[in-house]
Amino acid sequence: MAFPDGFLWGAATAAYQIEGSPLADGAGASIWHRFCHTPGLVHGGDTGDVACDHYRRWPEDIALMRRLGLQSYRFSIAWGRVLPQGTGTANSAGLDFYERLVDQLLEAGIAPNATLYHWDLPAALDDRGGWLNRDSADWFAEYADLVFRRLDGRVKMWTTLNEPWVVMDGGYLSGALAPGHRNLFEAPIVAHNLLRAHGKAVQAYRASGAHRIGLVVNLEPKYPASDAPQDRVATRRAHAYMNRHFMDPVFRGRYDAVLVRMFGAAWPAFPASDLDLIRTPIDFLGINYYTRNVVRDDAGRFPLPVERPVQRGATYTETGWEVFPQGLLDTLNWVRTRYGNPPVYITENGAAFDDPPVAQGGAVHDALRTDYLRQHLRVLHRAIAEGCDLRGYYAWSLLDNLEWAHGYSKRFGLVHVDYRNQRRTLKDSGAWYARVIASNGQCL
Ligand SMILES: OC[C@@H]1[C@@H](O)[C@H](O)[C@@H](O)c2[nH]c(CCc3ccccc3)c[n+]21
Repeated sequence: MAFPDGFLWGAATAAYQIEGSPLADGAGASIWHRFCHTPGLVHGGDTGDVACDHYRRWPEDIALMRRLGLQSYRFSIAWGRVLPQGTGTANSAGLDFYERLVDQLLEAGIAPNATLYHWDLPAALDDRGGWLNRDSADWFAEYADLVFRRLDGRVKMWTTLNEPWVVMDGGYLSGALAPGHRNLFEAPIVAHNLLRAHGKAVQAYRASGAHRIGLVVNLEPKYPASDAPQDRVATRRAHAYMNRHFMDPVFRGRYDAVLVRMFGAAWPAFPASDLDLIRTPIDFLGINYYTRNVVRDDAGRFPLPVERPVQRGATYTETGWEVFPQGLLDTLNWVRTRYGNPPVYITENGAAFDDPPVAQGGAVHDALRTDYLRQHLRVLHRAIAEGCDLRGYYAWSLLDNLEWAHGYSKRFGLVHVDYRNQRRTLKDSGAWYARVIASNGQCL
C-alpha cells in the first residue's frame, strides 16, 4: 500500500529524555532536573543526568538515523541550554550544540523538525511562577525568537509546544509530572498561558521565519462503555477535557462550553483578546497518538477519574494502553471534519513492550512493537484514502530513553540502549521500519 510521493518518514525524541549532561557548558537546570532529583518522584530514582548520553554521542545517533533511512528527525531544544535563566543572556555553547546537530542532520539528508518546548521549563522561570505567570508567554516568545533567528532555514519545520494537555494535567492536576502541582485552580491558568505562549511564538515566527510552524497535541479518542446516558455524558466530558481543550481555541478561537462548565468556579475570566492571539493560524498540526479511552459514568466528579476499563481480548502495552489502531483513524477523521482538514503529521506513535534481552550477535526480537507499528501505519493509509491531509509520520522513539516518571523502566525505542555502557542495538522493529521507509509503505 504505497503512501503518496513526498510522505515524510521519521522518528522522534525529546531533549531531557535522551541528551544527559543537563548542566553542561553553561546550561541552566530545568524543572525535570529538579523533579528527578527530588526523592520518590521518579521510578527507581532515575534521572536525566546521563540518559542516552546523546549530548555527546549525537554523531553516532545520526549514523543510526541514516541506517534507518530516516527522512526527518523530530527532536526538542532544551530551553535551559539556550537561555540558562530562561530569559536574558543566551548561552552560545547551548545554541552551538543544536546548530551542529542540525548541520549534521542536513549533511545526512535528514530534515530537522524542532520542538521548542517538550516539558523542560528552565527552573529559574518556575521560580518566577512558571506557566502560572502570564509573563510566561513573553518569556517563551523571547526564547523562540532567539532560536528562529539562529536556525530557521536549516530547520524548516518547527513546533511550539509538545502536548500542552499533558503539561497541564500531569504537571498541575495529577502532579505525576514536573513541576508536580495538584491544583484545580492552577490548571486552566496554565493551559491558557501555554496557549498564549504558542500564539506569541507563532507571531514571532511570522515576523522572522520563512518556513512552517505548528503545534503538537496528544489526542485520545473517547468511546462510551455502553449506550447508557451517563456513560455518554461522561464520554463527552472526557472528550472536552482532553481533545477539544486545546484544539478548539487554536482552530476555532473559543473554549468548549462543556469544558468551562466542568471547571466551574475554577475557570477564570480570560480577556477575549487572548483568544485572538491563541488562534493565530498555524501551518500544520502534529498529532501524538497512542491509544483510546473507554469511558464510564464519572458521576459528575471532576477532575476526571483516570480509568481505563479493561477491554476483553485487547492487547495492552507496558504503559497500560490498549492497542487500538481504529482510534487513530477515528481521530484523524474527527480532526478532518471538525477543524477543516488541516495538514497533519503523526508526530508520535509507538509502544513500550517487555522487549526480550539483546540476543547473542546483537538482535532484539521485538515482534509486538513491529505489529503495533504495522497496524497503525495501515490505518494511516486508510485515513489518506478517506481524505485526511496526512503528510508524514514519526515513530516514538528513535532510542529507548527516560520515560518521565517511569524512569528507564519503559522502552519505546526502535533502537535498544544498554544504559550500563550506552551501546545501541537496532531492534527488529527498527530494521522493519527501515524497509517501510525504503518502500514508502509498499511493504506494509
Ligand atoms: O509515553 C511515551 C511518550 C513520551 O515519552 C513523550 O515524551 C510524550 O510526548 C508522550 N505523550 C504521550 C501520550 C500522552 C500521554 C503522556 C503521558 C501520560 C499519558 C499520556 C506518550 N508520550
